[in-house]
Amino acid sequence: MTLRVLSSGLEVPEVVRTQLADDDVAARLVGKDVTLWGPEAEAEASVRLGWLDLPATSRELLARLTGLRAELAAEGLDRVVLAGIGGSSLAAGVVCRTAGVPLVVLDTTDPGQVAAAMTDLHRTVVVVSSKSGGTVEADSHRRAFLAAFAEAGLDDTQVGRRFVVVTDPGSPLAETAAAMGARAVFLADPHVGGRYSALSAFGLVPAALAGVDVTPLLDDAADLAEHLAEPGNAALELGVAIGAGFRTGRDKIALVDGGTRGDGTRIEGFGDWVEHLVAESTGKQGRGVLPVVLESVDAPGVAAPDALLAVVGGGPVEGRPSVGVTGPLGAQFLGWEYATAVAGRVLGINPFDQPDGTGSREDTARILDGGPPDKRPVTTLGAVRLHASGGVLDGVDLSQTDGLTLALDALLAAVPPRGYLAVTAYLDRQADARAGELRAALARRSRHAVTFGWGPRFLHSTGQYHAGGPQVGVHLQLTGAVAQDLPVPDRPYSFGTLQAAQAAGDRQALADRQRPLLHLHLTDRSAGIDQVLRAAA
Ligand SMILES: O=P(O)(O)OC[C@H]1O[C@H](O)[C@H](O)[C@@H](O)[C@@H]1O
Repeated sequence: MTLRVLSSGLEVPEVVRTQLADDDVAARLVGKDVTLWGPEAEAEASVRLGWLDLPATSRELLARLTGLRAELAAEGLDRVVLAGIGGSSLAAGVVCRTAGVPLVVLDTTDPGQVAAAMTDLHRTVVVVSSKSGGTVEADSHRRAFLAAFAEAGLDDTQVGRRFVVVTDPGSPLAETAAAMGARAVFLADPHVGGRYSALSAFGLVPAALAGVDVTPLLDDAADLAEHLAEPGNAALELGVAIGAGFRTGRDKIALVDGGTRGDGTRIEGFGDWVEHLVAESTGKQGRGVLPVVLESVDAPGVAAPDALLAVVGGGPVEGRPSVGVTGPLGAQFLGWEYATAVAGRVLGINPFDQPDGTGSREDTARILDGGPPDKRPVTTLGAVRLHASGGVLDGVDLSQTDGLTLALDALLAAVPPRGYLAVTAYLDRQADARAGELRAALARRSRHAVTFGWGPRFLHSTGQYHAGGPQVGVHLQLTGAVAQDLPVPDRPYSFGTLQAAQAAGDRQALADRQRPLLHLHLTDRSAGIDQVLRAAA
């Protein structure tokens, strides 16, 4: 079985298809023609098309991975923690969830969630995964685990052997790995960008060490790769659908999981991976396709007039502009990467750079150095402290008993036509999971797209679109009190201060771009989440 793309009710301007065919885009993409995205993208494209070769080149990893997995098993190391964020952990997370194999993905700075991952150390191996080798989240996790292993009584050599590193050649992490005596270092192809790296060492190493047989991923991707030069191939059709949606006013892609558990069609968590790929690849120069990950085919927002509905692992929905994408996971990864590159051409953007993603990180660094800005709350309602910028709460009487509902409605009212509300939560994805229910609750109150992202992960994903996409976003940020903080060893900050600085840096970046923002700080997380969910219901 390979990738199949069926569509329903889609308006495809003839020009989109004829231009792609006339320009021979399918064959030129497979031939790595770096001119496909215009002269300004050429330099980047010339070092970013290696993902097309991965179904073949990644095979050389397989024997080494089998050996390493056996070696770890023989030492009783059967619990894998993956410290990496964005493109360095999303794919492995999907592979493991789909296969039902446990993998602890650590892509947060929430002190509670990090602490909860630092258990069962006697059987834990940590995969530190970072393409640049300089990302603060992965580096902080590495430091925390180093200290924890040492505290558990392991000597330096034993500690080093609890780490496996995936990074690009010559990165600072490659050097650190050598210095700390990491058990294994996998150097990835530097001609593959993070969000196109699912079938590289980044996607495969953690999954294989956790116990997934990753060979079928490469087999299924290779089957699809054979057809990618053909006009009208399935992945090209997916790119056509995304590009046509954009050209016809559907500049959002509503992603739902349409597979059925147990029959092999269900791919768990794929929306989060596609979200990263599509948002960072297309959201720039004031345009882009906004991915909206939905809970189900019946979720609020599924019928939005400005969204193309994409059902992964199921058919399109009759009577609704939609596309159904079926096929095994390996083919899905490669197919969506190819489709995104094609959509980039239709949109007229460079799908391989992320020019705006660093703004909030620079603000974070400044805040870590100089301390957080002292902003007084507008008011405090129960366990929720309200802060606002961009005029969101002007003229709203918050002294009413339903003040929080009024504040949320004022925020929703600020969403412009064809705009969106982005809900982001710098909380513990496990312990505070209920915050995720806010997306559907708020989408029920709005005609507009509502997205949800966990901070800081989304900063490495939809953050690029928020900053570089069209000026139509309105933001709701949640932060929470830290019950028990955790130090980042040998750093002047803790996970709690890092998390708070990331949230503040994000607010600063949004304020700099005049994006309306409501910030709710939960002085008691559990009570605060209840209160916000009640207000949104
Ligand atoms: O793999 P790393 O270098 O640690 O990068 C992790 C993430 O960082 C940045 O935010 C990029 O925009 C992402 O595409 C990338 O996946």
